[in-house]
Amino acid sequence: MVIPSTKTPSSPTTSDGGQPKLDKWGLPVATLDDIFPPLPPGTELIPIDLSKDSYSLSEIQRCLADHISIDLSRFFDESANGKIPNQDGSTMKIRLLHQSPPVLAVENFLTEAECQEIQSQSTSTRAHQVDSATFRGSLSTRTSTSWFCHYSDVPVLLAKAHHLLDIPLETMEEPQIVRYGRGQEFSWHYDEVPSSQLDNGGQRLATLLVYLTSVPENKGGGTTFRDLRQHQNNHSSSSSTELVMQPQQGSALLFFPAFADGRPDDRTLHKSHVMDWTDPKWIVQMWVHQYPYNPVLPAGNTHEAARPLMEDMSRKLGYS
Ligand SMILES: O=C(O)CCC(=O)C(=O)O
Ligand SMILES: [Fe+2]
Repeated sequence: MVIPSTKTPSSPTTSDGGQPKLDKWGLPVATLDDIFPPLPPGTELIPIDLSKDSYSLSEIQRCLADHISIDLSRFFDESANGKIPNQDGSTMKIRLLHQSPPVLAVENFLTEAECQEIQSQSTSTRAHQVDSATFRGSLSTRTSTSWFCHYSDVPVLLAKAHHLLDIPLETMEEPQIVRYGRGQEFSWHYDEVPSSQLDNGGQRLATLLVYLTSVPENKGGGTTFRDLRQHQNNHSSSSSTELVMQPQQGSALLFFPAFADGRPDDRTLHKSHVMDWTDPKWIVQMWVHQYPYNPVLPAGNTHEAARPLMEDMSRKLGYS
């Protein structure tokens, strides 16, 4: 499959084909289409098949082939249900949200107690708070608050990420907790690392985002993919909209900002919708890199300090 990169500079025009807007020096102002160009015609985009109730594990596994080589059957049965129950008796379930590029949801990835425990790390003096950080600060707007955590403070996240993805601890980026209050958002962006920063761990291959709280439908806060579609079947008609994952406490969203060889996959342009709800949206995120990654924040954060805690947690959860 050939997915051409779409990031070729173009001359700024309005998306409706009208005259470009000019800045105070009379120069054209870049538009969203210039910064995040539309995908070239013919780009492969395969939504899920509405006529199917669910996808089997083998089918899900096939969709992942260009991105990550994992054997999901270690811990999931052919119906994509987790083989090992969570501590509260619930079981994980993998649901395919989009075939190509693959986007997956894992229901019951964390229990309510695990979500609360991770969220509480934001109040720890060990976490490093950053307001509105983004790799592409000038292009995207982020109005949330993030906390970079010591790996050793979130062993359950590490154990479960390892359980699901079977990736080395060293390739995991610092776990980041994010809080969005009412009116806050993270506008369109790619999760890929800019080429100037690839010397630390190479490209980000996978985004694992776990919702620590729920946000009701139609109250914003959903993670939305510009170019991916989801279909709705109402009684007589069917329609399609942008693919949105509405935050559901304990559910994980898994997608792939780059192919296994490190080439960015521009089809995964996404955003966090503006929040229109009184209770904040909380998530925890972790990115998987191509190569071992050296943590930057908080000072003194190491994978090694977390390894025995992750292994203990894996035993406690019945994974090893
Ligand atoms: O909060 C979300 O739903 C998305 C967050 C995100 O895309 C990011 O932090 O890179
Ligand atoms: Fe993102």
